[in-house]
Amino acid sequence: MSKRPQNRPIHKNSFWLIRQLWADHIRNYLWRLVGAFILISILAGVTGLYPIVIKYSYDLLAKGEMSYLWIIMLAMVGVTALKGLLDYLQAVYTNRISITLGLDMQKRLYAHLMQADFKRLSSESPGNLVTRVNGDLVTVQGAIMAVFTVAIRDVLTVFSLVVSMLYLDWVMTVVILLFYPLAVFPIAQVGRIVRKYASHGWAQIGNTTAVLIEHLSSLRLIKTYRLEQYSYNRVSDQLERAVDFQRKTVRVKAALNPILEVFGGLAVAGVVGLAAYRISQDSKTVGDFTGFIAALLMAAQPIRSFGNLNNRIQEGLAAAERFYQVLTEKPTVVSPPDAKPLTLIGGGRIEFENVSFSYNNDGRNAVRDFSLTIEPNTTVALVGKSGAGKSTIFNLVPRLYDPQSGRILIDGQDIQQVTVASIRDQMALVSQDITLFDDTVAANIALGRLDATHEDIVAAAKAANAHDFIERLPEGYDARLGDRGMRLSGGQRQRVALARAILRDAPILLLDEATSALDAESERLVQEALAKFSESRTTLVIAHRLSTVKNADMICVMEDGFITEKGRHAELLARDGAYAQFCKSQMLTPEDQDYAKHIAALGGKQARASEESAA
Ligand SMILES: Nc1ncnc2c1ncn2[C@@H]1O[C@H](COP(=O)(O)OP(=O)(O)OP(=O)(O)O)[C@@H](O)[C@H]1O
Repeated sequence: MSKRPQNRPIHKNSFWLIRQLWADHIRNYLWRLVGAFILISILAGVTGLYPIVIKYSYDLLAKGEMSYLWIIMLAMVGVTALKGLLDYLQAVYTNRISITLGLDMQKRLYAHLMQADFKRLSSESPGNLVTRVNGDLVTVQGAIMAVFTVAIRDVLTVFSLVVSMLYLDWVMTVVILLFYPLAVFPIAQVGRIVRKYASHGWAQIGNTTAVLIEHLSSLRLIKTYRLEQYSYNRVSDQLERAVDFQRKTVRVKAALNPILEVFGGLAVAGVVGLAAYRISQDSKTVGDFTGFIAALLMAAQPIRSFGNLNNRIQEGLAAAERFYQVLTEKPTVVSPPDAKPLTLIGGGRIEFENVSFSYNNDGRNAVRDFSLTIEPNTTVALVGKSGAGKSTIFNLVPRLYDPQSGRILIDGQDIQQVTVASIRDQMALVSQDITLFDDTVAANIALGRLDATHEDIVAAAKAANAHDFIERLPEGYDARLGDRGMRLSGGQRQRVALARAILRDAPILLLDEATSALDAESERLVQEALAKFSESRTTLVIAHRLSTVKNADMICVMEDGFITEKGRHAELLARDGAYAQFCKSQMLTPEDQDYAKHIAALGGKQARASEESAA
């Protein structure tokens, strides 16, 4: 029995997310962070010196002591140059930390996705997954960077400026400090709204990416069916929806700056009034006032970005929540603890024992009470109408899914009791929808066995009748295949896929025959290579060709997830049941159609006689 999925979406609070990010990722950079902190502290300290230098310059100038002018000018240049250098160093250093940290998170997420259940992965579109790995994590990285540059640098800068202000005029400083915290309320409110929109926004960007990938990889259909306008409408609709969230976020975010600006204006106006009074009382100099105003103006920018920091953090937290949603999902198709690897003691006998499986666990079984034994080194052909459950059987053997009831055994070992890797190592799959990567021919074949030598690859290509056409490609085995193997013909793609399976040299072959007919020569080459290859293997084939079923050791007719008939071709034809019907209606390649007509003309009994005499 398969375990129930334990994947529930998480909605974690900010504290949980920050603590988790710290423990999982940020802490690994502790010493580098300390280095960044030291740099930033020096920078903030130097910034705080600036208003003091201004104060003394004004005081000296007010007293008319021009002989010190050059010292003042030198001090100014010195402070700004030092500030510039420190600014540069901390920017490079902190960016490096946040970029590397973002990279760690991207790798971790991708590695986790690679271990996730096939069911989980296929439940989300590739576009959404791309957004999770690329978009979300770039936002988290941006938020972490903002924490460095704003939360740490700007807070320290404001702190150091406040110290200067206290030195220059502590009364005015206290007034300002009492007034400014009022700005926290709009900041917090805006932050909450931004987080909500950011979370919806990222989900929508995922959908947009999904639609873009879908349409841009279907250009052949779009062009030939002249679906350009349809495609444009679908894509622009998705883009509009994504932008809608951006618009809402921008509207809320934009309100913050004017609010903070007004607070700043009120502060400066208050300071000017108070300073005028205190200068008139002779308790403060013009230098104090000028230095104070300079400090206040210098603090305005960091304080403003401090307000926006909350928005950046909320966006980052929304993305971090999506990150941890994936990371907290546990795969259910796993090797049990202490599982041993599968040992092929019997040559690869596959047994299905009363297997039932439903994709959505909703009682609608794609496979029902399915029992079948495939003897080692024999070929069993699965036939049946579309939706009968043939591909589902293929999904169950390598444990892409686990059945809800029943067992599958290989050489007497329950596949749920041995390691998942050892089951998959014993299998090669040739599916109808051939997967080729935009890499060289050799690299695509080598996916069958990653440590294969060039000689192994060539031998596999020869066995798949692919060597000759590969040699004729301009760069031979080093020729790149283009996106999804676009540079090859259908028959060539099939032979490259077959070479990959041959290279794997696994004792069990799962073969989903192509339904589309190839040209006669390609068909012959593929069939010939397959026949040779499957001779000494346990082969389960979803058959679409009469030649395949005729040569199979057993044919298994499926309907609605059940086996309705089992036997050899001649036997089943003679029975004149579901299989005979199927042969009449379903064998659709030109060769097969003739044969089907022949069968129809003969009728079941005559067919049996003819088959028996042929046998
Ligand atoms: N990923 C899935 N999620 C939900 N239901 C599915 C999924 N894949 C297949 N099904 C359903 O399971 C049933 C069996 O499908 P399956 O793909 O095994 O049929 P098949 O015999 O291989 O058909 P075909 O010859 O058309 O490929 C069908 O009713 C199908 O709708």
